[in-house]
Amino acid sequence: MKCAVDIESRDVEEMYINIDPIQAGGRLTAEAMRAAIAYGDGYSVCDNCRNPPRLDYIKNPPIAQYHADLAAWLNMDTARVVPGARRGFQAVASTLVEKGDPVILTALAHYTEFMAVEAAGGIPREIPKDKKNHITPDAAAEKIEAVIREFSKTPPLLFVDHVDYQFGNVHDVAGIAKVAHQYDIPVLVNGAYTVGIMPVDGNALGADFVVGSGHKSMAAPAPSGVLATTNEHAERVFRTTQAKGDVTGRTFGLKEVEMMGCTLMGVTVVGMMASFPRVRERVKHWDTEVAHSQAVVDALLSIEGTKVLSDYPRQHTLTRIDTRESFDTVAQQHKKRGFFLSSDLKKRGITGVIPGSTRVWKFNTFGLTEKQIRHVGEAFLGVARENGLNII
Ligand SMILES: Cc1ncc(COP(=O)(O)O)c(C=O)c1O
Repeated sequence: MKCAVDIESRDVEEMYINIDPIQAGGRLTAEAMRAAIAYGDGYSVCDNCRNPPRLDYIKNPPIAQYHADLAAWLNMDTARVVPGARRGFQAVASTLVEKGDPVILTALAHYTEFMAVEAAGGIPREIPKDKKNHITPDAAAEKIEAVIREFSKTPPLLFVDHVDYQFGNVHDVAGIAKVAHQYDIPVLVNGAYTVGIMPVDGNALGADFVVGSGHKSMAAPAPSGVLATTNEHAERVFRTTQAKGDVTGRTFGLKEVEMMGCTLMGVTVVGMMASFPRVRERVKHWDTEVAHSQAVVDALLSIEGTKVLSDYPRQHTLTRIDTRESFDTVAQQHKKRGFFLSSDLKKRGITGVIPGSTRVWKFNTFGLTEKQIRHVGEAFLGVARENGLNII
């Protein structure tokens, strides 16, 4: 039975401290684990789907309330759960972008934003990053002007990542949104690395749309996410179907076109919901998370030759590090080559560093306890010492 799922081998959570850059905020809570078992059947949340027959109206389990809570929590007017942040991008782009329209995103945009633009027939144009790997309001203004000159029309949408996936830097979204709004360009804030791990106030950011990822940052099963918007845009993006069968005359009531009628069912939506109380609580402790991140970065920086490529001091738990002049010098001589680092870390109970990477790589300390943070810092130092690197 080649395709049997070996549950025992999925031991990452039990056995190791996981510092994988993309998994940290998505790890399930015990509540989500239990909910996933109870609601494993695909249509399990649909038992009480009555009138109107749509996911976001279901009262038991309290999916309707969850939608209202999500919108309030993000300080937006309305929200829908979606199958991943990318499907949120897609719903917005498919609504606002016409074929041939330029769409602004950034040099640090995630590839899924490009996919959403392309699917809608738009033409992506990137705001460049500055020397410090930031997207600035000035650069946004320059790019908007250039794009208007190039296309003789105003872009219908601008994407900006609240925190980017490459450096884990926090960008001046409010400043960028202010510029975009001067040109009447709606702004979609990609909160894949913020919604669910740090406080996000969509209104204060000037967001027209806030998109989050359940499996990346809301302790939820994949694929899940959230799309929140304002009253100004909700009617368009969450428009209901006008479709009619020409033979049968059937119509489809209140089903929302961009949501394909209904979005998350079963495990994904109840998993998100089950984790929500903890997620709502944990974002209040963001300062501690940042301090933890800083402690590990400082431990790494005390290994001679190591550089941090992300903002320093750290403002986020995702960090890009350059160890070409430290761990990689070991790798050149080591019999395991670049695999020595992940292998030595694993012996110390740490997983998530991509096997083979000793040059430029990323890690994420989100969700670790004080004790685990100390252990991770000491483990890096221990590996360095054992392999003859200097501690400064
Ligand atoms: C910055 C960023 N945006 C968007 C996405 C897409 O999120 P999702 O997998 O929820 O569609 C990811 C993750 O893959 C990401 O890192």
